[in-house]
Amino acid sequence: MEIILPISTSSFLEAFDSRLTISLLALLFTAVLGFRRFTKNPNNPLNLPPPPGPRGLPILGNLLEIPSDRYWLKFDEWIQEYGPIVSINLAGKPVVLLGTPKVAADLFGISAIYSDRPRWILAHDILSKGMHIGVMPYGEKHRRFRKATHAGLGPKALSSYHPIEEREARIYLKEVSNNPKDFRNSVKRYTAAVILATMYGHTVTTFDSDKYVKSIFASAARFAGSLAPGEFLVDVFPWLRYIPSWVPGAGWKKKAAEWAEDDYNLFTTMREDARVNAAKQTSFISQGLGNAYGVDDVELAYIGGIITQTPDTLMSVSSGFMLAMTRWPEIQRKAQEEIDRVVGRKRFPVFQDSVNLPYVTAIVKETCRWRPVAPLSVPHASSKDDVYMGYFIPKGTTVISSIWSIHRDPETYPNPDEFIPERFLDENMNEVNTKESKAFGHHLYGFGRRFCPGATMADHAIWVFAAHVLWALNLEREKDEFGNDIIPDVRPEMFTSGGEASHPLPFKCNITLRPGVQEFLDEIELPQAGA
Ligand code: HEM
Repeated sequence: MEIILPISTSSFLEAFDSRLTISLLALLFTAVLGFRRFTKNPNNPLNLPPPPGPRGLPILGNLLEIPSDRYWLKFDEWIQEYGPIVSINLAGKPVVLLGTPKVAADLFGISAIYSDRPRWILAHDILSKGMHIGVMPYGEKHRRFRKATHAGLGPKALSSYHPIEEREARIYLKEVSNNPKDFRNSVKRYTAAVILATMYGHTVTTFDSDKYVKSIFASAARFAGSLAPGEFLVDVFPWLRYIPSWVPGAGWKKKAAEWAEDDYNLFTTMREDARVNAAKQTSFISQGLGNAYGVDDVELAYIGGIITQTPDTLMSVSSGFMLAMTRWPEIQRKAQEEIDRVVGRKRFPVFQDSVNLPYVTAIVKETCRWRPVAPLSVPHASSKDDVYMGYFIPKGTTVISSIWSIHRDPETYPNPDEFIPERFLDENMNEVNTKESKAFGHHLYGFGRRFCPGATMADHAIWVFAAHVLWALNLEREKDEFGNDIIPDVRPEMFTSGGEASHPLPFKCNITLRPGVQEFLDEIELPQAGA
């Protein structure tokens, strides 16, 4: 699913400037109430302190200290300064940051207290008509939606998706060999094609010509944007939703209604396509029609539609992998040697090879850890007052697992800026995982009862992509005018920040085919429109 960005200070302030004085009063009111929740709470008779954190201003709290770009880096600074659990105050909203695998697993993994979500009026109530599983409150409806989602993501379903992932990875190779400079759009096509084929039985043509690909990326971007409360004041002052759209400043209502309608039309049209496609290829959605998963057909359309918002995250991990392989050619060579030894040069790799390719698997894990595409995951919210490590955390607190910091915890992941697949392997090439992350080895897919239900599918799709790239392509650095390698810049600043999943900014990469690959690609037919 899309990655949630909790605040955007600059846009918050721009929007704020343009509003009426009443906004200021409401902010003051919210701030006072919110702050009281942290300090004077009758359920906190011992007057336990909140977790430590930066002091902030009287009303705005720490809001102005948060940069509009890559604010996970600021959160990380606070975690380094105050410890693994930090509290901040965003204009009266209590927010807790979790900075190590242990505290995140302790809070999110054990009880259900932290399984709720903050209230997103625009994203939840308006845009997705209360049917976005990723932002809905924890409760009966969420459980029903989650059960339905799992129906399409169990082991049997996942193994039926492997041939689709393999087919699409080979189409990616063919596309890239025809047009290496456009490798980024080809990665997008790969991820969208996997999701649309498995979820709807829809075969994607090209990135530019397919009838759905651009729409699903656009829908995902709109949804992610709607989650930044600074963009839409209604999430700060819920009563604004009752202001008629003709009132100056309430134009967002019309826009939001149009977006909601566009999503409804897109999701129901794709669902109907799945019904038709089922004659040739059954899919997760076609099998769930008629209440087969315990959700009605409109709910099913939303479950499918929300899953189609995930190619952005898959694309981001896959692009990060391409960047890392270009930056560290010696790691690329080592993985190619493993693949050539195990798979050979007479066939493409398949997912079943993964058990015999531990180094490739370790590269996928390290890609997810090194530059997490969801640096702040998706915020959780507490549904009860709680005490942890002697700190009081009131009900309704937004709790953010700072994956950026968690993936840099020096005890678990030493030298975090280095790309070291070996950290997930012992000397016999057996997998080494951490107590908290189990088989994944990292925390990109979240924690506890809101853990990403698509994690294994995503992991397999990325693995298949990586194995095909390593088997078929050489990713080389471009040369400067003097013939020297241009070493890709991989600092955190070279990754996007904003509503979308964080991925590398455009980088130079010279893609060539490895020996003997062309004849395999000659056999592959690119899908045609209407196929
Ligand atoms: C690299 C790809 C992906 C990443 C990085 C990712 C990451 C995440 C994260 C961080 C969460 C929130 C976890 C939490 O709150 O603790 C989440 C939730 C979710 N993800 Fe993914 N995801 C990916 C792919 C997928 C795929 C392929 C699917 C479906 C096939 C999927 C379906 C969902 C759903 C339905 C939720 C909402 C769960 C809930 O709130 O109960 N995701 N994902």
